[in-house]
Amino acid sequence: MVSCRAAGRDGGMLALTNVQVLYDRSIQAVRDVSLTVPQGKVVALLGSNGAGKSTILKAISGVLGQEDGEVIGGDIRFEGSSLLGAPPRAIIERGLLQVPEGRALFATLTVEENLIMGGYLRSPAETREGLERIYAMFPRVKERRKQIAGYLSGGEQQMVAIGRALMGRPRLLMLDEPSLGLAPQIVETIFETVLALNRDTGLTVLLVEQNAQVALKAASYGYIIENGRIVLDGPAEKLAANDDVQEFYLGFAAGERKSMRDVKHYKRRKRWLS
Ligand SMILES: Nc1ncnc2c1ncn2[C@@H]1O[C@H](COP(=O)(O)OP(=O)(O)OP(=O)(O)O)[C@@H](O)[C@H]1O
Repeated sequence: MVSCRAAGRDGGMLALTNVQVLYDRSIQAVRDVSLTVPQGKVVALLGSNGAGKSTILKAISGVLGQEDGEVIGGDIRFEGSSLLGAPPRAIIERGLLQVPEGRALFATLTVEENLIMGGYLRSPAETREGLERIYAMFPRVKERRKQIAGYLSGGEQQMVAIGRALMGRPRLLMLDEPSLGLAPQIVETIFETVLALNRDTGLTVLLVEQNAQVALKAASYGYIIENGRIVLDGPAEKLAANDDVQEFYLGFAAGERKSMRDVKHYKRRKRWLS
């Protein structure tokens, strides 16, 4: 049975409990979000445009202040201690790294310079070892290493953005819509690499996606967010088999795409009327 669950009960490497976020002291983007990312797992956070996914990642990374946003309720704990109030650098040092939506590469720097920026907290020897690791993982990035990042294709830029985060040796990697605007084959390559890392090194992943199809294949557990609230969560295969998820996130049914909330109201209305 797929259900909404108060997260954090089983600890988890990362645990959000009843998190609320406000922008500009007036816009409530996240209303009440609890979720858990257990160590060594891939967890998906799914939702449509404006649901609050990126805001949650920014809250975890401690960068909301740059956009006049703040966590006004709840807690975000990594390995048992709160991240609230910690500066972004301290959060990176603890091993939480984010690949932002849109990749955010330094467009005028070369691919290799971008990667080196990701290892800025590392020693020169670690940086050299990191570059070799990333090049082995993404041979295409190696081929392009001397090119200006801004001229790469979207897929290559996504690989560089992931590589740059990996240079920081994350223990938990947060990916914000890695499939956005990319051809299915490139998406597959990127997801295969991330899953291989998870399998081979135990890297924990929080994957934010609109593309439920690929995300639910990659993740072991998923959460669906709408209007700043988790409306459904469960094991990925159960979510993928759920009628409402199939209808509204996997596009298996005809008709106008509404929201999970509409589905529930519609079903309730049907029950009342029957
Ligand atoms: N810097 C900001 N200032 C004010 N409101 C914001 C800001 N960033 C996001 N919002 C609002 O917060 C809500 C959640 O936005 P968020 O970017 O977290 O959604 P999302 O699920 O990541 O969407 P998308 O998939 O389109 O990136 C939206 O209503 C958005 O307009």
